[in-house]
Amino acid sequence: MKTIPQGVARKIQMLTGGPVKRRLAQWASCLEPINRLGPEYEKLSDYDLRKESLSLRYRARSGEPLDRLLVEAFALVREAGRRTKNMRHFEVQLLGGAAAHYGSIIEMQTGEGKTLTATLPTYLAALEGKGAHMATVNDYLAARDAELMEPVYNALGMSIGVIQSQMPQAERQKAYACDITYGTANEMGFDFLRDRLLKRRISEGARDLFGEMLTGGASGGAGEKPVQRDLHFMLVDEADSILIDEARTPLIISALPGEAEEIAAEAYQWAAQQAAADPPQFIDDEHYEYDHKDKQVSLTLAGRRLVRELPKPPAMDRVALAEIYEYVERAIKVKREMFLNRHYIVRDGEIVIVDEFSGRLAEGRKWRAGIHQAIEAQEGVEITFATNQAARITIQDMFLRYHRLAGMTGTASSSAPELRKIYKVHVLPIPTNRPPIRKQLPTLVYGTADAKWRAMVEEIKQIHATGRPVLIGTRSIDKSEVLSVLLKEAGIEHTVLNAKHIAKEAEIVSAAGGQGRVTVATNMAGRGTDIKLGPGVHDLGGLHVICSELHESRRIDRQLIGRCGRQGDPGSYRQFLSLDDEILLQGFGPRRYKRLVERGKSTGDASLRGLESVFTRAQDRVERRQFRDRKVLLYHEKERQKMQRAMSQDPYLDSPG
Ligand SMILES: Nc1ncnc2c1ncn2[C@@H]1O[C@H](COP(=O)(O)OP(=O)(O)OP(=O)(O)O)[C@@H](O)[C@H]1O
Repeated sequence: MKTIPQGVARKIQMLTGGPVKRRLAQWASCLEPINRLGPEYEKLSDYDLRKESLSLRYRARSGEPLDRLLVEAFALVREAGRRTKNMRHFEVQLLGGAAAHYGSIIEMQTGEGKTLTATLPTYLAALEGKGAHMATVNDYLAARDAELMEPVYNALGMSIGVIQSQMPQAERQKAYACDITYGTANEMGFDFLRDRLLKRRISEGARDLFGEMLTGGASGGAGEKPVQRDLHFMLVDEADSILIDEARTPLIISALPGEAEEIAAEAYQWAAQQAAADPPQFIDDEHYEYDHKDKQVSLTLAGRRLVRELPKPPAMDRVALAEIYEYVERAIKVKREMFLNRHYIVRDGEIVIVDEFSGRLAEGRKWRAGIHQAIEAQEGVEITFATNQAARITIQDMFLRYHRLAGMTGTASSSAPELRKIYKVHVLPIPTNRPPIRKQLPTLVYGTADAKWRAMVEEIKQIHATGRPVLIGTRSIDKSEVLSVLLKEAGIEHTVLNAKHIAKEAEIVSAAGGQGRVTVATNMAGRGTDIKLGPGVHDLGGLHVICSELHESRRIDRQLIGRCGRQGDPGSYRQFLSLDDEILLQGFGPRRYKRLVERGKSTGDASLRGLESVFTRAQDRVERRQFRDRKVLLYHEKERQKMQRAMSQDPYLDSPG
C-alpha cells in the first residue's frame, strides 16, 4: 500500500475480508495521482477546465480506454465540484467512484455523499459519448439530484437530461440524447419497451397496422424515432432496493389505452357488420382477392371504393383510411376462415380457442395481429384489449441489458450474494470519510404493542425535553397514526409523513434535524433525503432515531437508522419491539406467533430481557424465504424467455402461448 494516501490505507486495513481489501487497495492507487493533479487544475480558468474536459472526451472517443483516463477525469470532476458546489470529493469518494467505474456496487454509509460520488463514474462513462444513465428510486430524486449536480457536469461541458413520468416523447428523446441522463428505473424500462415496439413496427414496415396503433397509443402519438440509444452504462442509486426489491416487478404496456381502445372496438364491430352483410357486399374477385396459400385478403380498387362509400360511425373519423381497409380485410378473412365451434367456441361471452391439433380448449390463449378482436366482433361479444400485453420487461432484465452496470447503496451487505449471483457485480464497502459516531442504545422488547407505544412516547418526551430532534419510523400508515394520537395526548407537537406527497415530505424530512422537531414517518417517506442538523443540535447530541418495529428486510431498518449520524455528526438510535409484532408472525407462522402473543399479554408493562434474538431470527427467516421466492421467479422467467427465443419470438413483446 505504498502509493496509497496513509489515511485511506489505514481505513482499508480496518475493513474485513481479504478480497475486498485487495480490490480497494488496487483501486486506491489512483488517489495519489489524482491528488497530485489537484493544484494544477485549480489554477486553470473555467474556460481551460472545460477545454481539458473536451480533450479528454476526444481521447475517449478516439478509443483510448477509460481506465487510462480515470485519473484525469476524476481530478477534473473533483475540481469542478470544488468550484461550482464548494464540495471537493473526499478521497473515499474518489475510491468509491473508481470501484463503481470497475463495475461494483459501492456500499457507502448513509450521509457519506453518494450524490456527489456518482458524478465521478458517470462523467467518466459519458466521455465515450454513448450516454450514461443514473437510476434513482423516484422522479423527485431524479430531478433533485440532476439539479444538484448539473453545475459540476456543465463546468466540464457535459449536458444532463432528466426523465420524468408523463413527459412527452420529444422531451424524452432530448433527455436521452444528453451526455448524462437521470431518471427512475421504471421510466427507463418503459422507454425501452416503447422503443422496442416502435422498432418492431418500423422493421415490419408498418404492415401490421394494428401494431401501429399499439405503438401509437402506447407512446402517446409520438414521433417515429426511438428515444433511447444503446444501453451503455448504468449507475443505480439505492441499488439494493432497485435491483432486488423492485427487480421482479414487471413493467407492462397494455395493448391499447382508453380512448384508442374504444375507437378500435368501433372499427372492429363496423368491419364485422360489413363483412357479414346479407346479401354479401364484398364479392370474391370483384371487391377483394383471396390468396389461398397465404390466406390473405386484399381489397381491389372497387373494394376500396366501396369501403370509402359505406356509412361509418362518427368515432371512425379518427381512423386512417389505410387502417379501415385493413379492418375490412381482416373481417373478411375471419368470416371466410374461422368458424364457430371448430376453431373457437363462445363461452360466457368470451372467445375460447380450440387447439387445432388436440381439439382441446386453449384457455387464455389469444390470436394475434387483431384476429382475436375481429372474431370477437364477428360473434358480437365484448372486444378485449386489456389482457393483451403489448410489451413487458422486468427491471432486472432491463439492467442486465446494459453493457456496464454499477450501483451505490447505503445498505447492501446482506444482499451481496444475491447481487453477485444475479447481476455478476460485487458489493464493496467504502470506508467512511470521518469515523461514524452514531450510538446504538440497547433494544427494548415489550409484551404488547400497547406497552411498547407507551414506552416509546415516554422516550420521545424525555429526549424532546432536551431539544434534540427525534425521528420515528413505522411500518405502516395506520401505525404512524396510532403513534400520532398518543403523541397528541402527551402534548408533543409533531409531523406525520406517509409517503403520499414525496417532494413535500422530502422537504419536511430534510428539516427534521431542527431543534425540538419530532417527525413520524413510514419507511418510504423521505428515503434518500439528507437530514441536516439544525443550529445547536450538534452540541445537544444530534438526531435520535426510533425504530418502532423490524421491517421485512434488514436493509430498510438500516436505511432508517442511517438518517442520523451523517458525515460524522453525533446521533443515536434505538429499536422498540413487542411480542405481537408482525415480523414474528411472518417469520414463525401463526401457531408460534399465537404462543408469543399469549406470553406477551401475561408479562405486564416492563421490558423483557434476552428476547432480541427471537426477532432477528424471524427477520432472517423472512429474508431467506423472499430470496428463495425471487430465485424461483427468476428461474421461471428465464425458462419463459428461452422458450420464446427458441420459437423466434421476442420475449419482451410477444406474450407466451
Ligand atoms: N466532498 C464533500 N464535501 C462537502 N460536503 C459533502 C461532500 N460530499 C457530501 N457532502 C454533503 O454530505 C451530505 C450527504 O450527502 P448525500 O445526501 O449525497 O448522502 P447520501 O450518501 O446520498 O445519503 P443517503 O444514503 O441518506 O441518501 C450532503 O449534505 C452533502 O452536501
